[in-house]
This record gives sequence, C-alpha cells and structure tokens, in this order.
Amino acid sequence: MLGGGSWATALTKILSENGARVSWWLRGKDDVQHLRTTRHNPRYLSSVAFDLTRVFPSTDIAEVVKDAEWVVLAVPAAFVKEALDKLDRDALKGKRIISAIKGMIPGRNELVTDYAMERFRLKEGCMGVVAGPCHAEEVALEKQSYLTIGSPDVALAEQFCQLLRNRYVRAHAAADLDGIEYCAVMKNIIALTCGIAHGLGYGDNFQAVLVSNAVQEIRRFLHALSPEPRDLSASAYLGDLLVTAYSQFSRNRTFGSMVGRGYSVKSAQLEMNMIAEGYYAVKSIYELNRELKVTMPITSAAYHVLYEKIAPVVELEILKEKLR
Ligand SMILES: NC(=O)c1ccc[n+]([C@@H]2O[C@H](COP(=O)([O-])OP(=O)(O)OC[C@H]3O[C@@H](n4cnc5c(N)ncnc54)[C@H](O)[C@@H]3O)[C@@H](O)[C@H]2O)c1
Repeated sequence: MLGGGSWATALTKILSENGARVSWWLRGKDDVQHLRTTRHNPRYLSSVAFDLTRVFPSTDIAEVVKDAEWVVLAVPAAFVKEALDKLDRDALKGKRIISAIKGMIPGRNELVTDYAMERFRLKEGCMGVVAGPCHAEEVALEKQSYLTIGSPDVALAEQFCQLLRNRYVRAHAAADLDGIEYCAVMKNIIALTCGIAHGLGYGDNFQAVLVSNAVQEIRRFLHALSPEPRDLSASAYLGDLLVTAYSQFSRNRTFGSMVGRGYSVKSAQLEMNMIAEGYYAVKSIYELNRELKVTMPITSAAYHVLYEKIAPVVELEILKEKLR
C-alpha cells in the first residue's frame, strides 16, 4: 500500500482485516513510528486499530514494494509522480497494480495508470483502478459500501474484488478502465463547483440542475476521449458523482464552498488538512480539452474561478445561463 492518507488507511483496514499481509509505505517517519507503537495512524482515520502481525508500516518504499504481489497506489495525484519516481524502473515488473487515486498527474495531464504504465514499462492488462461511491470515513465506521474495480483484464479486477469483499464492502469488476478513471477525476471538479455554488448561497434546486448537467458534460468528454459503450448511470460513475457532490465528507465540496464564501484558494488549502483533488483536476481536464474542444461549461467555470481569479459570483452568473 503506497500512501499515508485516509484512503490508504481505509484500504489497509479492509485488506488486512480480510487476512492479507499489507506492507504499507507512509512518508512520515513519525507516522510509521506511531503506527508501530500504538497500532493507529495518528493523522487519518485514527480510530482504526491495525493488527501488526499483518500490517507492516515503513518509510522505505522500495522495500515495501519488493516482495508485494499487488501494489496499491493511494497517494494524492499531486504527489504520486514524486513517490513513484523513487522506485527503480523494474520495481513493478510482474506485479499487479491497482490505482486508488482519483486524479491526474499535474503538469502532464495524464491518468495515473497511463503514467505508471509508461514509467515502469507495464502492460495495460496488469493494472486496474478502484472506484465507486466510497468515503474513507464511512469505511472506518464500517458502513455498507460498494466498490468497482476497473481493468481491461476483468479476471484481475475480480481477483482484487475478492481481496476487498467483506461484511460491509461489496465489490464488482468492470472492463472500462479509462472511462472509470476519467469519471473519478471529473466528479471532483463537479463537487468543487457544487461547493462554490453552495458557498454563494445557491440551494438544492440549483445543485440538482448542476449535477444533471454534469452527467451530460462527463458523457460528452468521455465520448470524445474513449467512445466505448458505457452505462453512466452505474454506481462507479453516477454513484461516485452523487456522493462527492452531496456528502458531508466531500473535501472537494468543502473546498469549493470555502472559495464560494470568499476564501482565497491558498487560504482554503491551508485551512484544510486534506487534499482536494478537484483543484488539480480542473487544470488537467481544462487543458486536455483545449484540443478536444468539448462543450464543458462547468469545468470552464471552475477553471476561471480557481486559476484566472474570476470572482465566483460572476462566474456562476455566467454558468447559470448555460445550464438547462
Ligand atoms: N479519502 C477518501 O475517501 C477517498 C476515497 C476514494 C479515493 N480517494 C483518493 O485517494 C487518493 C489519496 O487521497 P486521501 O484521501 O487518502 O488523501 P488525504 O488528504 O487523506 O492524505 C493526504 C496524504 O498525502 C500525503 N502527502 C502530502 N504531501 C505529500 C508529498 N509531498 N508527497 C507524498 N505524500 C504527501 C500526506 O502525508 C497524506 O498521507 C486521492 O487520489 C483521492 O482522490 C480518496
């Protein structure tokens, strides 16, 4: 498991409680020491106690990966390149890689799976993504949750599902890796925009229209990039969009709401101790769309507010006219 945040902590809980041995890379020495002595991650989901006969925290990423059958990437997208670049180019050879990251590599506007495949010379069939409407906080509380594992190799996806299934986690396999991964990136942009609207005082009526228009925006974008048939009403797509747009645990929505209420981007980021992936996703998707030229009013509005310092109130007035 690579990553020390909430999602890495939640996935380590699920996998280790199901009997897997989990070597776990965390960046901070103090966090590793704390885990080894108290069995708890001090920073994220700190109520979860780990069984240290099955969970092995370490700051040595090469050592963690060395004997692993599966490698799960759960570092925020903004830092995944930095983390993976610590590894030798052959370090992931012969392993099965699952990305649990819902974001793109900043500056490269590349999906995490595409970057990993290129960096480690992997074949597409050895990678998968974890998606679905699932917040780490609810995993910690063992609330009923659903995950979708997307991989062009559906057998590999199904093997990972078997490692995840338990009393409160249902998991199923799907073949649409690109569609699921892009949708997971885009739903964060939508949640962030819902937050901006909420922060400005728009209500539930407006948010419902925003989210329905978002489904159409995602459909157009996915069709332009990867026009395979897919059912966007499935929980890996629509479910994930809904939970991120509406949940109290959605940090993208919280971040957007702070911006809508007048915080600068910097001060909103400083105040949250967590990463709002949508901030980076907006830039990647907006830049990718410069070539694709898909009509994307919601992504454009978020971009103008976050990167061109257009006042949220002005941008939402413009967006309002474009929604149906
Ligand atoms: N939290 C969830 O419920 C959830 C659910 C599904 C997917 N995800 C995805 O999982 C990924 C990880 O998110 P999270 O929620 O665990 O993050 P988080 O905000 O909970 O944790 C942030 C982590 O990033 C680390 N970090 C900060 N600066 C770093 C750096 N320079 N280099 C390396 N690491 C650094 C921090 O130490 C911390 O471990 C994201 O792509 C997110 O979209 C999260």
